[in-house]
Amino acid sequence: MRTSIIGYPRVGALRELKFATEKYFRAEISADELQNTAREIRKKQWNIQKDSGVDFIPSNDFSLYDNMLDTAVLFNIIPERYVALGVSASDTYFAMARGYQGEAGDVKAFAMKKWFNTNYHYMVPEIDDNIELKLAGTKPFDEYEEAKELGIQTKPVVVGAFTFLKLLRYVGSKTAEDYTEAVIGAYSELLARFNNLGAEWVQFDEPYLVHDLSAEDISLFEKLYSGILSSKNEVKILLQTYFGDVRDCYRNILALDFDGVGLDFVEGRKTLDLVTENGFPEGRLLFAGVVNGKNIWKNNYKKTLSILEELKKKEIDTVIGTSCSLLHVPYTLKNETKLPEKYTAHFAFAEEKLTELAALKMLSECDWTGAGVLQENAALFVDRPDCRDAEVQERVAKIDENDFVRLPEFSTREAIQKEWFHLPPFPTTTIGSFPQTADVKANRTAFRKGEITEAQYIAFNRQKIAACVEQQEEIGLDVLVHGEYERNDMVEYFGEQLNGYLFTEKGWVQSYGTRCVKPPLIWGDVSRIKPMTVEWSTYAQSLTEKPMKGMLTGPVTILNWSFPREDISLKESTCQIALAIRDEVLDLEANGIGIIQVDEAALREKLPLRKSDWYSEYLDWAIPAFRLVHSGVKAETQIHTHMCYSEFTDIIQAIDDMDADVITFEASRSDLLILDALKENDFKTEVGPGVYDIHSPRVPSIQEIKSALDKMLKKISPEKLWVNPDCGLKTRGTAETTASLENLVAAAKELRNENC
Ligand SMILES: CN1c2c(nc(N)[nH]c2=O)NC[C@@H]1CNc1ccc(C(=O)N[C@@H](CCC(=O)N[C@@H](CCC(=O)N[C@@H](CCC(=O)O)C(=O)O)C(=O)O)C(=O)O)cc1
Ligand SMILES: N[C@@H](CCS)C(=O)O
Ligand SMILES: [Zn+2]
Repeated sequence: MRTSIIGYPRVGALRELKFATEKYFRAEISADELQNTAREIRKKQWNIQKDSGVDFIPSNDFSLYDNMLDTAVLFNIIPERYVALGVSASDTYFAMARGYQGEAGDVKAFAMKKWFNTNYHYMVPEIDDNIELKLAGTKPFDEYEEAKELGIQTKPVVVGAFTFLKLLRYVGSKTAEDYTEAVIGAYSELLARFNNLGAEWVQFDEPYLVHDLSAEDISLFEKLYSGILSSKNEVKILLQTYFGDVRDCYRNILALDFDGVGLDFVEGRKTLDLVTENGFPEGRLLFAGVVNGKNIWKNNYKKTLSILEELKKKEIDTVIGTSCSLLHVPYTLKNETKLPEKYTAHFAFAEEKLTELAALKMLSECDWTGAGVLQENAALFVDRPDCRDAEVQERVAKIDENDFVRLPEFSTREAIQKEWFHLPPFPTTTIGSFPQTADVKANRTAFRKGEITEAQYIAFNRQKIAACVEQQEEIGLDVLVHGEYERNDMVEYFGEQLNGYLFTEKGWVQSYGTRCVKPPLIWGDVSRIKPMTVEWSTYAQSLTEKPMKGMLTGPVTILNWSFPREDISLKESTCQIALAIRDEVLDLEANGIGIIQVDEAALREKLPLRKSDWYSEYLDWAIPAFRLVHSGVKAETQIHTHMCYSEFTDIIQAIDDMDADVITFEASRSDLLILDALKENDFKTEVGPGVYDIHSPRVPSIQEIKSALDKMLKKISPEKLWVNPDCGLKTRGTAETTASLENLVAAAKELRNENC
């Protein structure tokens, strides 16, 4: 059996690409210098894969910002507003990614969305009627040749035609159907070019196929690939799926002339059944995704080999692979100097997964049952040290139905809180974090390295908090925040303070563009050691008469942005985390914090891709977990929650059932579509749809914000509307933050003058 990788991480093991790109943004290096760094990263990781013996090594999995954006540029999807800037090709590319505000003009970025059920975000390309969809770029060919010059034959990876068309945003009158011929033409030309270059395989990524598909979807898929495959040359085509199984279209896939089909045996609950019950055609390769590309636990060889055995029995020509791109896991354990062996022995990051593929390949070729490497691996799954805590398990077992219900019910609380807080109409607030400027990060780094004392570390953060409170008062915001200066990340920060967690030094995973996160690892049962945020929040509250929001991350988000355990259910882990956060909520309340925001930024992210699983597999425990966190507070205490993405139109009732008092969410990049759903569903929770996009350095004008608010008022009753940015301000600079918030407050005042 041979081995294959779907895609590799790309920011660099030490985030070299991130640092180079940000230097380019600051005009500290040229486009050529940025490309040099990119080339070095590609070279290094192609060689790592080659040296590990991977048979199918991907190319064009690399990106300076995002693969969907690359695919848009490849196919000439560059809206006129970006072309009109008249800037260089790379600045046009980054204008689409981040927006542009400067001498050449002022344009917003493409929307950004979660890549299926991951914490990676892709750019949503916009196509309008004037755009001619055609093969226009050369990136996949250039990178293929670059690898070839290094002596490495790669398998170029391109977002597949179906997934690409499904994820585009159509802003003109045309729909996906109208582009089928053009897409077939463009992909056929792409294949012809690869054929001429000597490529043996091309991988088309089609994760969209793991959704529930309609008859129209399937017919679009068939139409696209009948067309593309009809122009096939010698280059072989791999249809690669991931993030689930393809139960709605397995037979349709097999009926088409693909040379290889990639299926996910980790997240695809029905994959094995689909293959064993329906068979797999002779003469084609099955790329079996058996090594988890999303989590960091070592592969259980015995389990995997038994799947491979079943495929062998059916005489299926199998390639052993990862379940999805390794983009979602850190680079390597080699850079972890602090984690003891007793823990690391259980983990495999991207590079270690290459070793796993090699071991599985070796084992699958021999009588594996007696192999030493197998015994060693099996021992890891017998028991793990330090992971069980009887007290935590007992507390979880004692939770009863009443613990999920907050009383009095919403409308009574709403009236009590209006009386209690006396906030003006359309209250203004922010989402929590203020700019994580270089001095803030340097303070944290110095403390971590032992260069300053704890007292110095705290004193610095207190100064920042005081300045932040003063700034918010000057700007005239109504509900203040302390700025989150003490947090490296909204999840890692809590992970570091909870029993049951481990963390890495360099376990970076790309979240979007140049932004990375370092997901903590849930090793064992989780509990709170001591209050985690109370001192920061009470200090901030002591500086102002205005309400200071306590700021916590919710249990579902903590779970979703950590690497979860696989030995207990996600539900059980979440319950443990919920109890820890509940304790923190009650401590904040007891210490005079009257408004507490519990961020559930990632709640939508792990909603199962198939509708039939939404409640049974997820919402039935995720929503109660949030309720468990806040059900113990008094009527006067106002509970806020925040979600980064507004794609919850379809689960709007579940969101309302979280029973928060106020929810703030991203809306500005998605044309406020969510507003209709709020109105139609008679959403009870007070809402603050974000009035400007914080992912871009643009400063929104008062008029722009006011017009967003006017639109909101058409759908949301005035007594329920809050005014706030999209998300936290940690990635922004100080000057643009002040200017944007001043405009936000000015727009809210105009709204009050006109409506009250
Ligand atoms: C809200 N979002 C979040 C998501 N997931 C999370 N886990 N957290 C989130 O907040 N998903 C959806 C969105 C994604 N949005 C973002 C936004 C911004 C970032 C981001 O800015 N990430 C930072 C890294 C943040 C961090 O952990 N910083 C640490 C470490 C700082 C550092 O780089 N230290 C250096 C040493 C420096 C020195 O001076 O010596 C090092 O460790 O090498 C900290 O501040 O302490 C980023 O830079 O990408 C992410 C997601
Ligand atoms: N409170 C967090 C939420 C981000 S989703 C912040 O402001 O950064
Ligand atoms: Zn957010």
